[in-house]
Amino acid sequence: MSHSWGYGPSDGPEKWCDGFPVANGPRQSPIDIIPGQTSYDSTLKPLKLNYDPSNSTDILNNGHSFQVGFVDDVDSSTLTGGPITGIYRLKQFHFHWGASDDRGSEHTVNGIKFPCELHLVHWNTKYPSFGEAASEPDGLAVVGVFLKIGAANPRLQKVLDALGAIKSKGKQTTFSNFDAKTLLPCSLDYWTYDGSLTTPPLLESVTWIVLKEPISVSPTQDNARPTWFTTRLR
Ligand SMILES: NS(=O)(=O)NCC1=CS(=O)(=O)c2ccccc21
Ligand SMILES: [Zn+2]
Repeated sequence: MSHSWGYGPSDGPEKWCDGFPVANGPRQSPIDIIPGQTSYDSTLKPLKLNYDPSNSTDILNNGHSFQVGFVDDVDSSTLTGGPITGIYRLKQFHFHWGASDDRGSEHTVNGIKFPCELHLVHWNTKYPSFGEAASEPDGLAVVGVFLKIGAANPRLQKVLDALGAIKSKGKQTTFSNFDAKTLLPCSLDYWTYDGSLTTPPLLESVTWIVLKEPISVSPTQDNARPTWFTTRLR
């Protein structure tokens, strides 16, 4: 039986445990990152993100957000280094937007919400597929990037310009030759912890890698966020 979920009073995060008991598990995401309580781990390596722009395929309205998909049958768009071992392949990226620019991000820093958070989802190639990796404790690695209100972001604009073609759930359109690296900040310094998907099925299979430096989105661009997808009411 498929459990519908959303962000409203009857199907929102407080209700997800009804259909997804793992919501009460030991490594649920998102969390509040308190930099003063983090510890430096000298054994951690720098992040290596090597993305091939020709791997981007489409942009899809999945009903809860929109996601840009990538070819993931070869090791051409990968995440290595950082807290992970082995090679993880980029599967998709998506955003979490709020109903206003004072909220929207999943993770918070010292209790502060950002207007938006980008997630780049990668899966561990020690497993045969994304689907199988998603249920393994070391199966996924998601790079989180905060968006803060500031200068207009022309690289982000390329994504926003595509949203007009996918206004209803299930709609998708071609989105080729997009370089996901252009959405990353200058610094790849990060916080990392073992957590879960932040949306159902809330699988506890994610190594979270949250970048410390946000990227910018202008007020106009933030207001261009699509009202058609479920927005965080938090
Ligand atoms: N915000 S999040 O990245 O932790 N969860 C969204 C998500 C990323 S995904 O493609 O792994 C996936 C598969 C099935 C259900 C949700 C998801
Ligand atoms: Zn996400």
